[in-house]
Amino acid sequence: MAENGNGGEFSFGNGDARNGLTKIATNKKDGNGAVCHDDSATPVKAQTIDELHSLQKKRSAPTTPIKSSAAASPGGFANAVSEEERQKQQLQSISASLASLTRETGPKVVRGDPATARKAETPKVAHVTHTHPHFTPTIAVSDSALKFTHFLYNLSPAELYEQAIKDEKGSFITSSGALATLSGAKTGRSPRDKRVVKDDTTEAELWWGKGSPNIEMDEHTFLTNRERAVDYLNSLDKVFVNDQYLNWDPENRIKVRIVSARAYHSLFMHNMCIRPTPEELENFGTPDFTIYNAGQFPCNRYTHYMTSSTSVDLNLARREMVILGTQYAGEMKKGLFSVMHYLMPKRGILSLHSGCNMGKGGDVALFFGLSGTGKTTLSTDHNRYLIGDDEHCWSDNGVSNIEGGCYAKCIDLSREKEPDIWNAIKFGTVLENVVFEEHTREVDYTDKSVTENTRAAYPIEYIPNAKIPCVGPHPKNVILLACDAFGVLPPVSKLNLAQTMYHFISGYTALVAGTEDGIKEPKATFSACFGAAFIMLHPTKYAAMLAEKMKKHGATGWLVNTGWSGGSYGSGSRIKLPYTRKIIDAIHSGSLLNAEYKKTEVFGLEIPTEVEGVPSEILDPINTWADKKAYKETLLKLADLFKNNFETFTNYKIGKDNKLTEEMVAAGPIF
Ligand SMILES: Nc1ncnc2c1ncn2[C@@H]1O[C@H](COP(=O)(O)OP(=O)(O)O)[C@@H](O)[C@H]1O
Ligand SMILES: C=C(OP(=O)(O)O)C(=O)O
Ligand SMILES: [Ca+2]
Ligand SMILES: [Mn+2]
Repeated sequence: MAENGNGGEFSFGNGDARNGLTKIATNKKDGNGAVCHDDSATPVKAQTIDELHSLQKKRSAPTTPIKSSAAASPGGFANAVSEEERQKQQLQSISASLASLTRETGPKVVRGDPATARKAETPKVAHVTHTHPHFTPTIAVSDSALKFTHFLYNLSPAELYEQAIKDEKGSFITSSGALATLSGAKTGRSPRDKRVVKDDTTEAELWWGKGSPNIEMDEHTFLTNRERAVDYLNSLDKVFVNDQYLNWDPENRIKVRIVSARAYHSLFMHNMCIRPTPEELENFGTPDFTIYNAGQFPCNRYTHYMTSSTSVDLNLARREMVILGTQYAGEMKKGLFSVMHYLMPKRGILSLHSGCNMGKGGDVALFFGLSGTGKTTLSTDHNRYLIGDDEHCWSDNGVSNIEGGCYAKCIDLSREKEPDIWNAIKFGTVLENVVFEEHTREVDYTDKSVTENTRAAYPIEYIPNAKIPCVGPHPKNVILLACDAFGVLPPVSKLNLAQTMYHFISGYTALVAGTEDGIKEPKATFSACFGAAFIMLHPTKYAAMLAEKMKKHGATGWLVNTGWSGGSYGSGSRIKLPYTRKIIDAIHSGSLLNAEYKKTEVFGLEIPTEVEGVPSEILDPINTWADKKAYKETLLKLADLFKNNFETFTNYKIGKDNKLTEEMVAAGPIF
């Protein structure tokens, strides 16, 4: 024990402090300047603590000048409205979103946080009465009509952090400044719980039946779930409302509103959708599409069509989506993606489940692939401009990102291999379901305790070479990514158009654990258009559009295996990311287009004999397998899976005649 000469006790150095505090010398106001300099500031102009606090926050002025009358504006803004009128319209719009369809009156909606509402002020209240043709309200008054629901409108990331940390268990700030959150019991999407309203229009237009992601529900059941979600949201003290955009193509921009119960969901969508400027927000008006996210609340299993307590319901006629019983935030972004897969093809625009980037010379590449195949990882490339990581449109003007952010898998994330994603995990980023050290809040990206499907959602501008606005010219390369757990597909093959279509419609991968509920091990999957969970029309509709666009703009198709080499999952190992990056580099540079090729057995794929920076022996998978017989058997097994899967598509014709269909069937494995 250290001795300090005072019997082991601590003291203030001189004895007289033992019985009291040391004296602090204050300078007398009327003194003769005993201090050498004066660093005192003028005292705060506040009489009370509340006044002091009110000094801390300033309100920024409206970004566009308020025009009280059309005459007052020399520019002739005939429909300019006053700030007060705008606020009123906005309140009414949100009130209409939250109104019950059955009761004559719903709760009063009020802007702002109930916890900080100034009591003296009478809140501006909107109280919408709503009557729906299907229902005649029997009770005119209900307790819910007497209640206030506060809404927090397009809060900033800082405000959302505070809300999450205050109210949502499992919200923490990590050492790099990200907001760590928990998505609850569900840590992946629930495709079996997705329902789409079947009415006369959608019955005729959408893809139904075997292989389709669209499981039907009727309008009445949708309204039952909608009412359940709205009632739940209105039962809360406060809800979050986000008004944002989808699609960077200004001609095809969609206005979306997301009503949710959690700050986590609001921040996620803030990051993932396109963020309006303050000016755009002031003139937002009525949304084109609304999501009601009541994910903490289950659906009622006595409701028709419900097979679990989770339900994700899409009603295209009402332009609404309802989420019950899952808090996985990915449902919202992918739900809106489904909507785009319906709306865009109607306008002759192809919606794509792909990443997209552009070289310094303007060459654009698309990266198709199912979850976990590398769209986000490979489109985020330090040498190229990032247009987007997951959802795009290809129109006559070129490509555009649908989203305003990226959603990266973080399992085993490393600073060395993926520096841009690593650095994007900072203040503002939502980190889902990761594990961190209790004291330092240092994230352990290898930890799968909560789930394999750990995720980071960040605004696209967090990637240093993001291309803003996120649009580009027509693609030059179309890269199909497959994570082949069987380890028999070559690391890279050049495809002709028929092969590109064959593999696009097949949409093969080994689904990597976790993103879809209930999958724990990689397993071979076929998902049409590399995203069957999100398409709304028959796969051949999208395939025909892709073929037409690729032909017209002279794009080359490639199949890249980002999965196993040297054996199947369990005995081989995943192709090293640096090798895949070298292969992608050679595609971008054009050097692979002119390489020497040979054709593989069974799948008939053209494979290069050399790629710069990649050991040549791995380019033909047979070389990497010690057991050649096992290789051949596995190859035939996979070919058989492809063949069985494709049978349902052989009867559909692509485009005007049967030519491409015939070529396409012939482009599959032959054995
Ligand atoms: N050879 C490889 N190519 C691409 N990704 C790889 C490779 N090897 C490992 N990975 C990992 O696989 C995951 C791919 O996920 P991600 O890019 O988010 O897929 P997607 O965006 O298609 O869902 C990342 O965690 C990445 O680090
Ligand atoms: C968010 C998802 O997309 P991805 O894994 O393709 O990034 C998902 O499929 O749930
Ligand atoms: Ca995806
Ligand atoms: Mn992704």
